[in-house]
Amino acid sequence: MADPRILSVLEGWRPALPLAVAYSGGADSTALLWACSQRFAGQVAAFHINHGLQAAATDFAMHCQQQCAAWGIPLHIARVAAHNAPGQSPEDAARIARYKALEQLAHAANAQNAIQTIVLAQHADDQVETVLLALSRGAGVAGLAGMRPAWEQDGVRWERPYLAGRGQIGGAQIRADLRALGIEWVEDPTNADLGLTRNRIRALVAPALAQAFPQFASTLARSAANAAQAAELLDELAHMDLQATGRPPAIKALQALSVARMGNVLRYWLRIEHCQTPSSAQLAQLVQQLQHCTTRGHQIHLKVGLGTIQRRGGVIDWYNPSVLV
Ligand SMILES: Nc1ncnc2c1ncn2[C@@H]1O[C@H](COP(=O)(O)OP(=O)(O)OP(=O)(O)O)[C@@H](O)[C@H]1O
Repeated sequence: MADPRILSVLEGWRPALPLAVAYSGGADSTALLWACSQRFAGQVAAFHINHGLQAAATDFAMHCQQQCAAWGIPLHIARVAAHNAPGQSPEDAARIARYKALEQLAHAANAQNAIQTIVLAQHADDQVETVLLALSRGAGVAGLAGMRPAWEQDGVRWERPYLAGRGQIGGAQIRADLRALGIEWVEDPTNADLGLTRNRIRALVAPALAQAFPQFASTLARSAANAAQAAELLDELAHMDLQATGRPPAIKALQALSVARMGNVLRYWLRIEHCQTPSSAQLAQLVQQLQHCTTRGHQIHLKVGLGTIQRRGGVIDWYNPSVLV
């Protein structure tokens, strides 16, 4: 019998081993865990994060324990308590906490068996949802680039082998393969909540687009790849401009830039130095204030991201008032 698609789509993928699959117990990561254990027997672990957010969280963890025991795959579980900051959604807070916890599990596991790669199970449908979600929020090119198929951070390599590149696989195919193989998974009850924008995109928007434009998933993936290249160029330009403005940026050097370049370098500086994402309105206001800052007495004091930007002599700086003593 031919290999199921959840396995054959990984043909030609050569991750650094051993690897750990970020395993929620849902259909996608169940498929990926099974496929990895088939391809890289004895070199695969599973990492599960218990968010404790919903009553079902303990059932998810127990299901993961039973499945991994049945497959003979070592499982590492971490608990996180994610609290969303003002202006941040609980889902975003949970995702950030999850990635941090996965990274910590990899570092902890490294002491014993040197996990080289963490793999995540997002696939072509998730990429479509991510790009549509970005559009619905008025994102710039960085958001429209969608999810990266691979990256490296703090000594850990991350990969999403089910994302387009080696071929497409989506949620329906994954579930069909699992059913055919008799493999069980847990359905996340929050996926049915149409109060969440991502779920409305999955249930209402993506099916309508697929009906009207049968090729839209692959053309949208192409647009995302184009946006990713454009975003890379903008970062390269911002990197050069930041060298000219200095850190924190000098007001005179910022004023020498065009409006678009000033916005670009400010957004980059806030992201890489302070992990902040300003809203479009905040950024527009900051650029405007900087353009009008021509006298010594001109004050700048603006809320940006989770903190404040203030003028200090010839430069502007960002700080978070809640962590000042
Ligand atoms: N609690 C968790 N523990 C470990 N990994 C997780 C957890 N939740 C999600 N992940 C990983 O992050 C990926 C993206 O999460 P998301 O919640 O967007 O996916 P999903 O579509 O619900 O996937 P799945 O069907 O595997 O749960 C998952 O495919 C999985 O690899």
